[in-house]
Amino acid sequence: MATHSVIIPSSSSSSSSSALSAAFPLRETLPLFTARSLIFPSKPSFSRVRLRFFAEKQSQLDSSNGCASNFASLQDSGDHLTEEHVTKGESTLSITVVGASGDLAKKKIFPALFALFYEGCLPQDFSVFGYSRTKLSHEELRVMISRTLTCRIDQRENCGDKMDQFLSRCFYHSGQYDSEDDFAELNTKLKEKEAGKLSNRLYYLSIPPNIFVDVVRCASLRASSENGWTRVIVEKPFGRDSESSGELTRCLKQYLTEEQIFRIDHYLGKELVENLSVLRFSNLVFEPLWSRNYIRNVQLIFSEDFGTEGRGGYFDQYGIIRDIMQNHLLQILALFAMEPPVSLDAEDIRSEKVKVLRSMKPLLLEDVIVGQYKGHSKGGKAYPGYIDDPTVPNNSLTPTFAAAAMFINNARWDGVPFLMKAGKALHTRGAEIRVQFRHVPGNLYKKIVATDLDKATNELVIRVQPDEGIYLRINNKVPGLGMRLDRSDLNLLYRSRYPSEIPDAYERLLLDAIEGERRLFIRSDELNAAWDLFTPALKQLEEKKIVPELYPYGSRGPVGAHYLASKYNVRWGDLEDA
Ligand SMILES: NC(=O)C1=CN([C@@H]2O[C@H](COP(=O)(O)OP(=O)(O)OC[C@H]3O[C@@H](n4cnc5c(N)ncnc54)[C@H](OP(=O)(O)O)[C@@H]3O)[C@@H](O)[C@H]2O)C=CC1
Ligand SMILES: O=C1O[C@H](COP(=O)(O)O)[C@@H](O)[C@H](O)[C@H]1O
Repeated sequence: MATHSVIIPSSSSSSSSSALSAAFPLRETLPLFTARSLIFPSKPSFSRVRLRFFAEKQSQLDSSNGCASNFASLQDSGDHLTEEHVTKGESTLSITVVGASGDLAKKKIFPALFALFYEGCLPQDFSVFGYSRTKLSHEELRVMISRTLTCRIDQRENCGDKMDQFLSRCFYHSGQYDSEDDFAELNTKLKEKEAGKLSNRLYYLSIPPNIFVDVVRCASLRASSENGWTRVIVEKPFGRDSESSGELTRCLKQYLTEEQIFRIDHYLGKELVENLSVLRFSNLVFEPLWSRNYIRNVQLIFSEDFGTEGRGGYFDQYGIIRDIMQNHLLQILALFAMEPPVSLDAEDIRSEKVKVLRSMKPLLLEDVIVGQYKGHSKGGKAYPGYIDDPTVPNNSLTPTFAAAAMFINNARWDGVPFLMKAGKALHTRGAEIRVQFRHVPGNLYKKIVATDLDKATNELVIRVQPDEGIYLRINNKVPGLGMRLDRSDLNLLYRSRYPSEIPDAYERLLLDAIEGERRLFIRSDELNAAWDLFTPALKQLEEKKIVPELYPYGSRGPVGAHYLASKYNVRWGDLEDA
């Protein structure tokens, strides 16, 4: 923990800035967000262990999903928020959801906050503010939120009471996103709730990206904490190519330090994605196989059985490559392929991920195919095409499906195709990682049972969703007096093995942001490396006006995906599950 002895007066932002300028002369003027982070640079402010202790005292709830941390990096806080503060309840946490009237806030963020409260994972003294332009009273916000709150299936006791308690901590402030005055008013309201205690503030930017910088500017100048930390969770998309992403980062960094920015990729908060490193690095049987010597190809597959319904306006500016591949699938790839990190510390993990991304070959136009869904009727029901969405231009060439082949130019993965496939309005919803192993040399069984083990290779499948599970496809003798082989699965089905409900990704990520744990958030160099891989192909697709292959709503997507796979002698693994 770096310790700085600079004391910054808590009452005025301008005096804070000048004290800080003196201490850090390289930066002439530092807004308050920046000032706080430099003083208390990067350590989590309180550990899950402490939070849990504190929360248990508060609620007497047994937290079966476990807020206690597994990570050494979370074990000590060492910064300004002492254990004494926490246990005496002298600190407060204010969470402001900017864009509170929106889809993501209603669907994911408020429910995740409630789940954390229900599980006893929030500090005793917290409040939640919704901020957006829509005029709402506190009560109207509460009614809106209450419609989407649910209780854990396995812990329904006191659910109604807990909801009431949670809702009574929720408040609303209506304001413009570019108005410093409106944020100053928010600041006054936050201060009222904070009642002079040490206050930590978390902003969640659940808004379209074109207003990120306005909000950060206004919140930074007028509504950051004066005596605790201020952090900002930024939703994707972080730009639409290398240039715009770089520009966004530059703008945000006028007001925030890197330590204050929590770029969320909610796939990193999914249980099975979290488990990837555990699977690899804590099981002797996997890590030795984890290379070009044994792995023939890796497939990262995302599919949704619904279209862009309601989000066509956003989606048409981005398309599936930017929406899913450049972030969710690439993040999984990086975790899958990285070298063992020195420790589980956020920076060690993120540095390994960056190394993988920087070892990759930028996607080539000839290694990507694109598709777009068209209207389709099935069972008397008509499903709309992408361009039937009134917010999408009739001549849109935006891909709603893409398949891509990518390569990592390092010693471990040289020549191994990493195939990605992502699409909307397909026949099913799912996300999975498929690892296809090489064939068994010598094929002892070919002569006697005519089993072609070159085709029946082992496959490890990590099913991220739905119905989380991990299975290993093996060749096995069919029981009986004869000798016949078939392919069977060694199957770890989560719902059978772990009866507790799996927390939503947003719960994990919100808790991490509250605790200052950055492991599952994207660092700016990671983001740059990710965009550098996709920007050239994205530009060519747009400049050359490549026409996407149409596929019917509810189908398996364009056949082009199969040609792309066969170019690398690969068969998509999900076809076999059909
Ligand atoms: N929805 C989802 O499933 C996901 C969303 N995201 C990202 O999260 C963020 C929020 O998503 P979502 O809730 O769907 O977004 P919305 O389009 O619902 O926007 C959120 C709120 O922002 C305000 N807003 C919308 N458009 C504008 C505009 N042009 N100018 C100013 N304010 C505007 C509206 O509030 P008001 O009018 O009251 O001010 C709206 O309620 C986006 O960056 C999105 O890309 C990421 C992953 C999934
Ligand atoms: O980021 C996004 O993710 C969702 C899919 O998330 P999931 O957790 O439901 O799998 C996707 O629908 C959306 O287009 C995209 O922006």
